[in-house]
Amino acid sequence: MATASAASFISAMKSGNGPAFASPDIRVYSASWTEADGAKLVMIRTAEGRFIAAVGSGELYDSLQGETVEGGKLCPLTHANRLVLNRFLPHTKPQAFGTQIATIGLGDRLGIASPGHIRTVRGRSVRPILAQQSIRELNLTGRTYEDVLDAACYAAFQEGYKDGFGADGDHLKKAEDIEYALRLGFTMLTLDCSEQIDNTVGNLSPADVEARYAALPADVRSRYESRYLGTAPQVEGAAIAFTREALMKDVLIYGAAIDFMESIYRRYIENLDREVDFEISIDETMTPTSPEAHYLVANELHVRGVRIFSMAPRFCGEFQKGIDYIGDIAQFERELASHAAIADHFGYKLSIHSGSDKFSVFPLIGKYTQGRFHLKTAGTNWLEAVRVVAEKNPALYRKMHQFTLDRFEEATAYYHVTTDLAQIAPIGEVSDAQLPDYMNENNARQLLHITYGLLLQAKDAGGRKLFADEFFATLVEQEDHYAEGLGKHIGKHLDLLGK
Ligand SMILES: O=C(O)[C@@H](O)[C@H](O)[C@H](O)C(=O)CO
Repeated sequence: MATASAASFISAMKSGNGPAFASPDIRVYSASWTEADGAKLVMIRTAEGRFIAAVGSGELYDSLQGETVEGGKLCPLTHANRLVLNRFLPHTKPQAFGTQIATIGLGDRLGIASPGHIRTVRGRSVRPILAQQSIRELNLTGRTYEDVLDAACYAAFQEGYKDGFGADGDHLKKAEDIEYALRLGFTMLTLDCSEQIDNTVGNLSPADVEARYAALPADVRSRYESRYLGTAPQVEGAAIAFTREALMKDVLIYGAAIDFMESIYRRYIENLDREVDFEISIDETMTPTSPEAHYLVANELHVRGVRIFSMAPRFCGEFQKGIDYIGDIAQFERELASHAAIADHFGYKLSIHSGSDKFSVFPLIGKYTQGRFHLKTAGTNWLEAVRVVAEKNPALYRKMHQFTLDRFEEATAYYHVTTDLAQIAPIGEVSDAQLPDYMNENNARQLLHITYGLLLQAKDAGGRKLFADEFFATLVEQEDHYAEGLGKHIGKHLDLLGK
């Protein structure tokens, strides 16, 4: 039931030329003001939540579903209404970007981060992939890809963002998940090949490698040997040289994954009637991707006519969740130079997964990719929401913190981290004012980072959400503070990347 203020607002809309009406209990997102197809639309927030206030006539107005108020409509942010906006307002639909502009994946596990992400990237030479979630994240948060896309599209409308945003079906391994994301209009697909990469090869003896390789069909072996053992690959800026031993290992490690990439491309991408940015992910595996292995995968895809938008190698060292790079930065730089040169040689972008918080290597990534990269973040945006709770609702934070300590081991099944719980200050010894400092300490960051699903889904014996309802209420109440926090944090990422 619309409030009296909402009714007054809609009345004022009918006579005014913009969201002039002010009311203490209505928030007006003025940037959303839109006049199209005979209708005037603007997003508002009342005590009942966010709505699109609509007046006027025409197919757009008639198609929006909502409560009739003072001759206008108060339309909830439903999936159906989002599809109506998509039909009439192109800037509310996701798009593909191709390989020439830097993009940043801004995974939003809560469905409320995109307005802050838009305010962060607006005016920068980078485009946001606002709708980015992996199937793992959907399973852990209980959300759907419809939810993820709805949240991103409504954020573009709310912020009046017209520079374009993307939608990435992230870490997809199964045909049905690829079909699901494509059916919904996702504009980027990240194919996760980790299950086709054979990590056991690295532990084989030379004799066993030889035997496994010799067991491959003769035409396969001769094809690889003629392509990679004859003359050294000529890639400007990349130091690549195959030995027979390295080639045999890489063929055994990546051969099935390359065939998998090609099969998915043939089945789902090659004949699509629209542009989709196809990303290859070989990062979530124990085997670091050498420059030679990267070249092998890239060249095989090239020879087979598989066109990709980006590739995510498993860099040397560790790209763990929510914390800075761990490893030998000099070695990382040497190999990054080759990885970036290989990507440039084949005309796609280097993708940096678990890209959150890798501040020590961002300048190198910006330098060697010449500003054409795809950086993927997600958990760090969740941690900025947790930071808001620590700052504004300490009692809730304390309950969440203790819950994550009790359930941490369970969460390590989903993410590789080297968190040392003993290093985390006991919550009972930390004052309310100091609680946000947990978000600046690596072990606490990873504790809260990977337990997001357990926290958001936790219920008491009566089936009531233990934390989620109060968590979201706090974030809604502090929406601008959250957006500012994202602006600072993701802004630091982009500044160091030169964007
Ligand atoms: O948590 C996930 O499953 C995703 O956010 C995944 O980690 C993503 O591909 C990524 O690298 C975010 O930094």
